[in-house]
Amino acid sequence: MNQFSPQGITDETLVAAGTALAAEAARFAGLGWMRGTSGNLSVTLERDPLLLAVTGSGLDKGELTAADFVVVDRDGERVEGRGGSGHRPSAEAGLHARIARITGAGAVVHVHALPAVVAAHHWPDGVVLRDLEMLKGLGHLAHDETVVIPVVQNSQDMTELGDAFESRYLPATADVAEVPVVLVAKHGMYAWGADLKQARWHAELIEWMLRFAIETRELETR
Ligand SMILES: CSC[C@@H](O)[C@@H](O)C(=O)COP(=O)(O)O
Ligand SMILES: [Zn+2]
Repeated sequence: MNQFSPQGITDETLVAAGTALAAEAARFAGLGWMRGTSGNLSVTLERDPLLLAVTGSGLDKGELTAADFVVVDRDGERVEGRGGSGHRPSAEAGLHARIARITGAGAVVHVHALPAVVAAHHWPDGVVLRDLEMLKGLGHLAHDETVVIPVVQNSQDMTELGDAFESRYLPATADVAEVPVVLVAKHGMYAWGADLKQARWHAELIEWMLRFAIETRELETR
C-alpha cells in the first residue's frame, strides 16, 4: 500500500518533491527573496490530469520540511488522497497551476525579490532588455534581440491574475521563444522551467538583469 498516495503517485516521487521544494525554498530564503512567509514553489507531479506539489500556505519558507507541501489540481485546489500535508495549499496555487498548464513547466517559483517589484514600478508596461549576455540563460540572444519581461497588475484573485498572465504570454510566444518569467506589480515575480533547478536559474538570471536595468536607468534616460 502506498502510504501517501493510494491512487498512484509513488511515495518516492512525493518524498523527492517535498525534499526538493524545501531545499529550494531554504535557498531562496537565504537570498532574502522569501522574507517572512512570502513566496511559494511548485513542481509538476503528473501532466494529465495535471497535479502539482505546492508549498503549504503561511509557513516560514526558510524552515520547510519535506512534508510541508500539498497536492493540487489544475485549478490549484487540494486533491484529497494524493499525498501531501494537512496545510492549506499556497494562496497562489491557482496561478502556479495556470502557469504549469499554459507553459508546460515542470516547476514554478514565486519570490518577492525586491528588484522585481522596483522594475515593475518603473516599467509597468514591461521591462525591455537587450544586449546582455545573461539573456542566453533565458533562451534568448545576447545581441540584437529585444526581450520584454511582462508585468501584470497584482490581484488576490488567482483567476484574474492567471487571465492577465495568459493574455500577455500567449501572443508574446506566438512565434518567438518564451520569456519564462512574469512580474507582478507591487508583489514579486514568477519564474518557471523544466524542473526546479531550471526555474531557479531563470529567477536568478532575471533578478540580475532587473538589477542591472534599475541601476543603469539614470544613464539610459540621460
Ligand atoms: C507576506 S506573504 C504574502 C502572501 O499573500 C503571498 O503573496 C505569498 O507569496 C505567500 O503566500 P502563501 O499562501 O504562503 O504561499
Ligand atoms: Zn507572493
